[in-house]
Amino acid sequence: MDSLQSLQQQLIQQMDAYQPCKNQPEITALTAKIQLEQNLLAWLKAQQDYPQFYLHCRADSPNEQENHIATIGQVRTFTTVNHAQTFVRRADFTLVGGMTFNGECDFYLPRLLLRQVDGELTATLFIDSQKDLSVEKQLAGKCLKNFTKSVALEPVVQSVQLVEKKATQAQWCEWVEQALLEIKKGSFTKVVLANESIFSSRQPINAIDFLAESEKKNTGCYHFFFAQKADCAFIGSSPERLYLRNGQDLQTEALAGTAVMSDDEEQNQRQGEWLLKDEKNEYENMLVVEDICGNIESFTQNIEVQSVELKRLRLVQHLRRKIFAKLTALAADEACLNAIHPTAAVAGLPKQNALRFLAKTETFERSWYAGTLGFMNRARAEFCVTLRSAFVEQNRIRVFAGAGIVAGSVPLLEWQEIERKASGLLSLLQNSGEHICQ
Ligand SMILES: C=C(O[C@H]1C=CC=C(C(=O)O)[C@@H]1O)C(=O)O
Ligand SMILES: [Mg+2]
Repeated sequence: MDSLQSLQQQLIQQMDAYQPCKNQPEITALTAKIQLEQNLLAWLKAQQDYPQFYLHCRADSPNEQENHIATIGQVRTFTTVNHAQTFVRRADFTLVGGMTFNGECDFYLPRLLLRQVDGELTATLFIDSQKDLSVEKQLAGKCLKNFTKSVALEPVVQSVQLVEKKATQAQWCEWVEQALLEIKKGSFTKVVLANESIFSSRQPINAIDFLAESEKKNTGCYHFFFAQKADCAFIGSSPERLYLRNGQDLQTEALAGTAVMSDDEEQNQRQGEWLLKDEKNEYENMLVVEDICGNIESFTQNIEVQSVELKRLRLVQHLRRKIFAKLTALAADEACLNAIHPTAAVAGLPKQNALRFLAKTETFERSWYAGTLGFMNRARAEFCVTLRSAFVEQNRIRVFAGAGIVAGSVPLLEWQEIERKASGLLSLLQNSGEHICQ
């Protein structure tokens, strides 16, 4: 019978039989495959090695395959996209990781990578042939120790109390007024301001259970989990694709402009129709189109911007324009990541002026919020924009949300927008209503 045990055995056999030969490639990949539908979050919950990474890619249509990856451990790390891409071109293995909002890179070749596609589970164990073989085998063996284990995912029952919002409603309104003043002066046409809200809970919150809950409720999203160590995880469920590269085919998108979604289908329809016609939201979205197209122009051909559509989520709906292009022969992920991230859906336009304004206005570090996480190999790369995200740090959770400010933005409405975006995650926890301090 196909099971995690048989997959583990296949990997152990390959590892035992492995002997480096002459002209050994720098990395050896041991791979085994079985027919098994395994929940990778439940598997990850039982693993002890770090870093841990999980990505459940967004499927846009029923004929697109659901694609989940989970990784543990680390064999090689890359702190620039250039180094990551050079490695992928040379060795053709899958790197995971991404870039923070400010562009700090953290890409790596994991020790163990699990991929679940369409009922098939593939495990790949990486051995660094340039390092001491017995040490490598020992490290690989350690990663395989809990391989057959998984821990049941449980509902998150903790209630949380608000500790602090980095901008109170009044401060937020001031930030937006300042942004509108800069827009009037011509410093930029758009800036995406954000807020960080800190909550505490009596018992530690299990970040994997929390993400599993979000995966169930916040459908139509990318779901991600990234933890360097046991007591701090970055998680989220984001509707936004940074880009997908299939060979030389590039798919990206402008996702910006927001209205309310609720349980009332008639209201959702009305909100959707309003959103499609609203000038401010249309402008907010078109500036992202302008930004992305301008940034990819020099290394792509045949840029095609699709007509506007609605991307419906559980609590909000957005305007979206998908963008397709063909990469010129040489261009790959280094060009895409550096040119596209951060888009005007999370930073602003012109980018540098907007970034300067954010650096002097926001009173918190965005870190991985509004950054990008994903994977890349020679054939394919996929990255999401890490929105609707939070750091889960035992008894503390820090949630982030932002909104695009353009001419016509109303501070209080933008406040309602960010609060609603943050509630995509927060509504999964019970709010005790207690407010510790502010
Ligand atoms: C910056 C965020 O959302 C972006 C993505 C979609 C809609 C947006 C908006 O309408 O403002 C934002 O540009 C966030 O969720 O933190
Ligand atoms: Mg908006």
